[in-house]
Amino acid sequence: MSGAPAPVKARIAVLAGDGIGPEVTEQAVRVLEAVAAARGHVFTLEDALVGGAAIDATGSALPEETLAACRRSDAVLFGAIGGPKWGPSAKVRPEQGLLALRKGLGLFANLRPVTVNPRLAGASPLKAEVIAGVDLLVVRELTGGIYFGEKRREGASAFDACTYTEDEVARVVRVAARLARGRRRKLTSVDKANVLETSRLWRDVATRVVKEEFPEVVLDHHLVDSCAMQLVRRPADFDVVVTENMFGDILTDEASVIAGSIGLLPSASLGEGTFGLYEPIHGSAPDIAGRGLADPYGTIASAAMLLRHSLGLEREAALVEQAVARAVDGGALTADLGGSTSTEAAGTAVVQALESLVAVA
Ligand SMILES: NC(=O)c1ccc[n+]([C@@H]2O[C@H](COP(=O)([O-])OP(=O)(O)OC[C@H]3O[C@@H](n4cnc5c(N)ncnc54)[C@H](O)[C@@H]3O)[C@@H](O)[C@H]2O)c1
Ligand SMILES: CC(C)[C@H](C(=O)O)[C@@H](O)C(=O)O
Ligand SMILES: [Mg+2]
Repeated sequence: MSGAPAPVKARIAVLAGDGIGPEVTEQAVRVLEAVAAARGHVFTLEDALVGGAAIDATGSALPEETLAACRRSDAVLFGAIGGPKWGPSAKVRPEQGLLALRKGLGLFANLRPVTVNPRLAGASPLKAEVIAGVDLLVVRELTGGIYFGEKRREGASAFDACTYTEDEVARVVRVAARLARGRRRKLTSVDKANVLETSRLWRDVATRVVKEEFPEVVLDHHLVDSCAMQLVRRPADFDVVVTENMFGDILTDEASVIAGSIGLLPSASLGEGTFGLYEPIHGSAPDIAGRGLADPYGTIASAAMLLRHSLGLEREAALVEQAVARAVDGGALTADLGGSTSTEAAGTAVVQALESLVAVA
């Protein structure tokens, strides 16, 4: 690999979680190990419990030891948590572990890129000409909004408060605007300002931050309901989308249909520094867990984002992304993509593609 930086030493916490989490994480770890071996980097991987697996072992969805393991690492690779064993009415739920991790580590900006590999056009129910050339990035606010407001049940009523402060909005809009500046300079802020006060604040702050600090970025505002429709009607028109926590959660599951499968989409959860948590956007997929059917590409692409954002290894990140594209082009398609390749064989296809890319570089 000519022109690569000097070998890097890094510590990575690996939180595989539940359901297909361990299956897809195992493949991403293989890819990280192949990157390290090819370039002489030293990645020290430390496994830790989270979610349902942690509840079963310790009674907590985020044991102190796990948080400590993340804090002493440069980055976290995360699989998925949750499952029917720990249902929504359980006292301690796996999802609480993930939310506490995001909040506890200050990871307020969640980057969810959506691109289309033409080889997978058939995996999307959308027309090939609608999804051609899509390259969009959703920046989801991750530590505020209705997810983290006060919650309670009172007799026959339930209550979930949604709050945002100007500072919480401004910092995530800055992340999104900075990214837009390095891309096509188009930023779409998504809210529900026709109904919600938090959205009116969101719109005011987004307008001010972009006008004062990013004059070269063109900002437009969309209401979330119409944005959900436009996203599948004309996805290629979007560049960077910034939105609040719950809207971002929902819009990105929808956007995965553009790429062809939810199994393909990666994410990076970032705070102020280079530390980050990297996970596919999907969940623990209890319907296919334990059968070697899960698509590992979203988790492997999350590992590429880890190399880029937390370790500064842009070249290696690009190689992993190319290796995933090669594996797909070579026909290593899991069931969600219309093929019959197993999770492990898909991981092997990426590792082999990576090794051949490195050999010619
Ligand atoms: N970040 C996370 O850990 C995370 C994200 C979303 C949901 N969850 C949790 O996961 C559990 C299951 O949630 P759900 O079923 O609503 O959503 P899900 O994302 O787990 O699954 C939705 C559908 O997509 C399919 N799918 C998901 N990932 C796939 C992959 N890699 N390859 C192939 N197919 C894949 C599943 O088989 C399922 O049919 C819930 O407990 C939920 O809270 C966790
Ligand atoms: C599991 C759940 C708490 C989580 C979220 O809503 O943020 C998931 O859906 C995601 O997209 O990461
Ligand atoms: Mg989600």
